[in-house]
Amino acid sequence: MSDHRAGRPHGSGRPPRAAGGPGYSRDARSGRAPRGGRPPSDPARQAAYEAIAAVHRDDAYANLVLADILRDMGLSGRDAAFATELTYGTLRALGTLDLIVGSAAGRDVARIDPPARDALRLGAYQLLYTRVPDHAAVNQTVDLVRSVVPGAAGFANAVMRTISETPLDKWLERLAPAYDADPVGNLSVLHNHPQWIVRAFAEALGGDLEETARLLIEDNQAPIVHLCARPGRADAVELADEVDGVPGAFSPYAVYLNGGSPRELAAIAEGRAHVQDEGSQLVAAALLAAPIEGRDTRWLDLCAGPGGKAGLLGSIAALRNAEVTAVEVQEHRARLVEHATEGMPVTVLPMDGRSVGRDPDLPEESFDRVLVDAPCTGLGSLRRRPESRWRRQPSDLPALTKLQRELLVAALRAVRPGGLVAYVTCSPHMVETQVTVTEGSRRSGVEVDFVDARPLLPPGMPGLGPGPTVQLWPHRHGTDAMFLAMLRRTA
Ligand SMILES: C[S@@+](CC[C@H](N)C(=O)[O-])C[C@H]1O[C@@H](n2cnc3c(N)ncnc32)[C@H](O)[C@@H]1O
Repeated sequence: MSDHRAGRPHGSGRPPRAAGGPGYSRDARSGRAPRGGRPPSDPARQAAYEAIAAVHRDDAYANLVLADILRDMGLSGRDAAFATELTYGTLRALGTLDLIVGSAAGRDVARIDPPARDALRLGAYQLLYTRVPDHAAVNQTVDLVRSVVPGAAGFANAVMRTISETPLDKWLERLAPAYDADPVGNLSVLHNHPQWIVRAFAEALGGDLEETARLLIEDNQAPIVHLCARPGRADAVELADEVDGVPGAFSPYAVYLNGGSPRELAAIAEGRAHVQDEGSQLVAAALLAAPIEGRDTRWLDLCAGPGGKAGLLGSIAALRNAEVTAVEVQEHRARLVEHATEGMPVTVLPMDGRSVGRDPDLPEESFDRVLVDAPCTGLGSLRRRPESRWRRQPSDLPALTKLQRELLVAALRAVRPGGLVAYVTCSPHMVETQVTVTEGSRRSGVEVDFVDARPLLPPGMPGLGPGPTVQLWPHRHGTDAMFLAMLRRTA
């Protein structure tokens, strides 16, 4: 079974299936059959409830746990789509839903029994953010609560009825601080992002709160799936025809899918393409677009798992007679890189990227181009991970930025004089981007120059800012918020 839990590589963490019964015959808290007599809500809602409960109870990743639940319950088509919308929508809107549920319950949500709390969040989402009729949202939620916390059915009924008496805009008016008095607090409630993230985005956008609001709105949309047509194996225009998609706006390798599951595509099964955000394609290709003097055959990907960028670098390496060394510290992710780069001139090293100079496979001053796609908060890809905005905390930053600096220092040691390092994050947080690059290069003791990254992206790309670094944005470019700094080692 696949791994659903954040930071825990093995085991699903979900309660075991009750023998012989359908998916909704379980108690979501204990794994036992429901204590109430009536069958709980319909399968799509039950699947959504179980996914939401697993995310909060077990630190599960919503996309992984939901896929397993849908498969276990045999849900597909409209039921699966509804369950997905309910799960992702509820998890995304969690902070605002909690304010509303708490207000309607007359107590902080922290004081509501967790299974009932998750059911009420799901119910409130249906009432306020979907076209589900009120009576259906109320009845189904009460049934669901009765099945997991039988004594709380009356309470759930009262809370749901109170929520249903007021439309969303009035709830927001009542609960959000006034924009003039507290713009960050207001945007946080209106657009379902924690305040510290709103603040970080606003800072990266130069304090422009109107643009920040546009970003927050975009972050709440489900992103379309992007494919990367692997150079030498596929052509983006032909691939777009084949999969009934559209060639990307910027990356020469990108294809936008019009829906459907990428897993079923022959191009993916045959290794001609992989799923990859267009922004990720652009920053990886930028590393290879920068001119370099002398040898240009030894490339290093220092943080390679699960292998999206290594797959693109490896395809281009095959065309340019270069070789890629791909480093990944987590064994199971290193195996994913091996799979993603099959048949390419890529050597995967399951080791710590900070061992440059201490391991014979990673000698100093030996690579021509180095990519550091650093582990980060992932604040630039919140569209894809609905739960992550509420799970991430500012206290995650110190450990991550320390690791980012150390990996950047390792990259600067690994690159030869005249060679290039691309420092990349899928976060626009200034502490992970500008501060890490400035501090990391200063502490490395290696002499470097910033290379203007803007000309390394396709001509005509709008909104790239004043340089030399580049910050991509969902609301400007339709990509994840990828950051790119290009550094050339001078001595
Ligand atoms: C942002 S992800 C890289 C994504 C990847 N480049 C891609 O395009 O698929 C960062 C990766 O760095 C790995 N990592 C974390 N610490 C590391 C270290 N000290 N050395 C090497 N890899 C590390 C993480 O396990 C994670 O797989």
